[in-house]
Amino acid sequence: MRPYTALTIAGSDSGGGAGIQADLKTFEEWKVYGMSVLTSLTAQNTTGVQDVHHIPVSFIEAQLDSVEQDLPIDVIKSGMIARKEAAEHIGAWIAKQKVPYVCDPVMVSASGHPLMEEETRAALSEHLFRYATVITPNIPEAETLLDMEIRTERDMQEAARKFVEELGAKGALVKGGHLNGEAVDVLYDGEIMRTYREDRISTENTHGTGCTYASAIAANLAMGRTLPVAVEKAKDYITEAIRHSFDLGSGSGPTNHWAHRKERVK
Ligand SMILES: Nc1ncnc2c1ncn2[C@@H]1O[C@H](COP(=O)(O)OP(=O)(O)OP(=O)(O)O)[C@@H](O)[C@H]1O
Ligand SMILES: Cc1ncc(CO)c(N)n1
Repeated sequence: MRPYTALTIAGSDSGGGAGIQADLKTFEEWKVYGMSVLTSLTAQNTTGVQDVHHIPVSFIEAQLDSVEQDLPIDVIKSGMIARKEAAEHIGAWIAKQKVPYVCDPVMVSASGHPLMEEETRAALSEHLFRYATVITPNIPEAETLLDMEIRTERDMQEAARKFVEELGAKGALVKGGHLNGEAVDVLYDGEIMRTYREDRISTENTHGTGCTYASAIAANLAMGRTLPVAVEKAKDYITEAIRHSFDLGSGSGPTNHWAHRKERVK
């Protein structure tokens, strides 16, 4: 018997709350075997990003080849891809893989540090979105990518539709963590518009929510669940992870990846 597997292509967060660390912790909670290809290393903690080192494209490719040549991949998830050349090469590699792909277009850390160079924005649309089963922008990312203002749920729906109809993604989940009121996300899969709604939890500890949510969606797709069901399960998971998030560090603390477990110990 082999386990379901997931590959994350993302950056490292030395503080352990976001990036590749959040992805692998999430895969583990869903009992999906996690693999990782690193794009950038960040010197980061709960207060911010202190330094960034980008991995050369040739070494990103070497990691992709190592995984591809030896291991089965049931789903791909991508996060921080800072540079245009990296986006081009990763896109060309993903095009050859015939598995679901979750693309989280990481642009800025929760602490406000840019994690993507400006010229990479167009490369994401051109080289990655078209292969994505779903892309998962938050509201500021959706506003930047589509050059539109998003203030209401109706705006979120319009944005999700544009990602699919104009930028070629198969599905788009626009996340409403940055709006006031309830925590509402909108999913458009090219046919049906769905809304996922939870009460907002009062906490500053939301470091890594986006990475964790996208990875939980990927883990559920790896198991063969449909996109709407994968998002429903992942939304429950991220809500519990935020509800029981950790007061670690002096900035925005990390989510609790094991909060969904019955025997939860904090
Ligand atoms: N305070 C909160 N209470 C409940 N749910 C929340 C809260 N903040 C965010 N969420 C939910 O968490 C998920 C991640 O959304 P968010 O918009 O925060 O992602 P993000 O901005 O990409 O995350 P990151 O901070 O890692 O960049 C969404 O389902 C969103 O609705
Ligand atoms: C490495 C990395 N990826 C993604 C995010 C977004 O939360 C972050 N803060 N750091």
